[in-house]
Amino acid sequence: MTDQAKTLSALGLTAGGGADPVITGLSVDSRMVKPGHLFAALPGSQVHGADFVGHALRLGAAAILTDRKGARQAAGALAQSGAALVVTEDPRQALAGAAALFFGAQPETVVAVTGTSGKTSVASFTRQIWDMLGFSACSLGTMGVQGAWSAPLAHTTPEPVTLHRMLSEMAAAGVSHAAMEASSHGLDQRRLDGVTLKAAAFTNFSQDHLDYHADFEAYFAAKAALFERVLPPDGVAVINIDEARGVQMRALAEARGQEVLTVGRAPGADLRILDQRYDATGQMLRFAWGEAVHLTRLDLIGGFQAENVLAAAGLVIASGEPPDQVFPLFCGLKTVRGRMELAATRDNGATVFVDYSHKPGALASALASLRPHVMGRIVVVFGAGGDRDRGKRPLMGQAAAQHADVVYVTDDNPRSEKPAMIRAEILQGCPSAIEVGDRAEAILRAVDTLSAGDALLIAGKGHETGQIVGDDVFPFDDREQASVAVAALDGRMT
Ligand SMILES: CC(=O)N[C@H]1[C@@H](OP(=O)(O)OP(=O)(O)OC[C@H]2O[C@@H](n3ccc(=O)[nH]c3=O)[C@H](O)[C@@H]2O)O[C@H](CO)[C@@H](O)[C@@H]1O[C@H](C)C(=O)N[C@@H](C)C(=O)N[C@H](CCC(=O)O)C(=O)O
Repeated sequence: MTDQAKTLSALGLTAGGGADPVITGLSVDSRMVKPGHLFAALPGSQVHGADFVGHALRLGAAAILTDRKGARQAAGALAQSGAALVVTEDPRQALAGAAALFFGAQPETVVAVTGTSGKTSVASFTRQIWDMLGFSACSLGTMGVQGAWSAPLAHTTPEPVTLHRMLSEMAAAGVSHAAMEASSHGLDQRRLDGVTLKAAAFTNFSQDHLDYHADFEAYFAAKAALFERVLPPDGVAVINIDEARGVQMRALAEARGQEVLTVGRAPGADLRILDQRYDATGQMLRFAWGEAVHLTRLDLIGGFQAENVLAAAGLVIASGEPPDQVFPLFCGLKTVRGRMELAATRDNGATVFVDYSHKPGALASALASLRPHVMGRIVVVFGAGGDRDRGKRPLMGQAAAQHADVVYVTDDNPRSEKPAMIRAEILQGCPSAIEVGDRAEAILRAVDTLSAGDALLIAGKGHETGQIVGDDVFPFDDREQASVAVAALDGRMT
């Protein structure tokens, strides 16, 4: 038996016929199965994992976990095998529980955040505050695992086997605190069901992912599962109550018996935004905690970031930290890499930001969020990827024309398409834009136009560091290009 090997029953699973083999690992993909593994044959969107039971058995699977349909489908393959068969109504939930027991450890404090937008920022701010308080902390989500322990992630919310392996490795490395993004896909597929949460946050709710969820209600129900199913009744729910959906979520949390900490602009919120004053690189935030009023600096662009900061503070307070130690740390918070990130400042004070927005709505809101920070003009440089959704190109053009004062259309990962064709499609939405194919030159020219009080947004790549042309990936970092352009134009040494 390896260190981690456990019997099937120790994983909370009961096989037909009383079989109780030793399990040496867990797999949701037959191609990853090793001798002694439990293979979870899950119903998928394309196929049923039961189609691959024969494959898993040939690779040495000791047990199969599936639903009734899967068991019927795999009956032939299973007949001669001698492998244990666990049949359950919800194999995804059983897998989540088994993964938690198999890996057996997680950081002492784990919190999660859901909502249509803001998850990445809230998880990052929560991790940063813990970090400043001296804890060994991580965040998990779209940006991978970051902090005291790091690793790339293929999914925002990893499937349970990967998730619990990582949580146990973090715990072994001394990580005491972790903040996770809970995607609606992850919640719907019960990827988080085995995690013990101390607190969970809800940011906001708008239309998204209707390609996956049947309708708006199903999408909301997936998010609500964080409070209705994953967070235990003794956990703390941190809820932004500015929208009706937040009020609805608060009622669900209260019905579950959870303590609720509310945030937002709404009167009565426990952590309440009173006032924001914007400047070129951030904002002054006045907020109330009960009767006490606090004033703090945030080096963050966008009014919505104050909501994210308060949600993160709510999670940290819910994890047991004194509010008066948490609030003074707000001024040290940094934006997520490549999200409205200040990349350079010209000698005349004009600012250059880099943002990951690469869809019409995201580009529009990035530009709109910048507006209150800018006394002068907003200049934008952006493009659209090749071999991807063509319909968005003119819409991105329209968003830029509507929200920026000067628009440069350039290349952004043209892949196998002719870059000039992509630019032409974008230009349909912003006919008076300036077209400069070479992205570095577009950035240089845009930086050159900046006067005092202006701001430039370079949109599309964010934290990414490559330009994909054909099958080649050329190194390209918008942040670096911004610094180089500013240094060259202002005569600074690089
Ligand atoms: C739409 C979706 O969420 N799909 C997830 C689902 O896969 P599926 O239902 O499509 O799988 P399938 O292809 O029908 O196959 C069924 C089963 O057979 C297995 N299989 C398949 C082939 C094989 O040779 N052997 C084998 O065992 C598969 O591993 C799977 O378990 O179950 C799989 C195993 O749990 C997940 O890996 C997979 O995530 C896919 C890869 C995915 O891309 N998901 C995205 C949409 C996602 O989860 N995104 C959210 C973020 C969303 C956001 O906020 O933007 C995320 O948390 O990352």
